[in-house]
Amino acid sequence: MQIFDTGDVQLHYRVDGPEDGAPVVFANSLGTDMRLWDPILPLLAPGLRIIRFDKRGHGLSSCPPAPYSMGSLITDTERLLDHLNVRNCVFVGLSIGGMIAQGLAVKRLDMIRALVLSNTATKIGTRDIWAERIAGVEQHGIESLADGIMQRWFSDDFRATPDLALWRNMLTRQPDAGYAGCSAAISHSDFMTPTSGLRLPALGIAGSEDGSTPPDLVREMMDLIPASKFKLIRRAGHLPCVEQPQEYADILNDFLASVGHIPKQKG
Ligand SMILES: O=C(O)CC1=CCC(=O)O1
Repeated sequence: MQIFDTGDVQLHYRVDGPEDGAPVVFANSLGTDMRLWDPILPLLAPGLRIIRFDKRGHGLSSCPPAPYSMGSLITDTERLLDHLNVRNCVFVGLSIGGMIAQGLAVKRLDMIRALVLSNTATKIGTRDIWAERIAGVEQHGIESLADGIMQRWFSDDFRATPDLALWRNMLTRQPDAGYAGCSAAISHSDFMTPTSGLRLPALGIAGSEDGSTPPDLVREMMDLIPASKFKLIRRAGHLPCVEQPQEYADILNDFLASVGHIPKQKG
């Protein structure tokens, strides 16, 4: 566990793996912290330099008052990766993390060799949806939104398991201001035009039961990037790295091999 002061916020981050390993950066979703990636990390190819962080207002990072702009979330990430001398990484972003990924790739292509855009879109939701969520969290707290969020995050089958409590607790322990702040950033973001200019290897991942960024929305975004790939994970909602970790990791390992980040997989 380490902390980096960007000048605006203190970001909690963690680096695993050898310092000279091929860098893979993970950016997680609204209402989750970096532990989102715990289920898949042991299943990834060995030797990678894995970088994770809690965006502002989440996890152990500091929590400035809401609202936040998408630009500030992108700049936070850029400063952290500059601090860690990251170049040519594969950047894996899920949901709002995927929006940060799109923005960072437009701004700093030198940092990013390839993109994985998981359960995300060029635009997520509408201004009205986000205004309602921000009002809900500001007036009644994140707990008041939690049941609806669990329905979008997870399939019916997963919601019937005891593990649901872990992820619900993760959500409800995020600061209200952090949730509202990032919701405002999403509300004002539309990456349609910048993302259509991206030219780099890219993979889209969708969950068949995703109530927030359904597969067609993810596919639509990937169609903007020539020669991109798309994978659909069945029996999973918005967080397929939690529900189907082996399949998610297999897809990532194949993609890492296809861009030369790890040796080609056998078989
Ligand atoms: O709808 C949700 O709660 C899921 C979500 C939307 C943006 C994000 O990062 O997560």
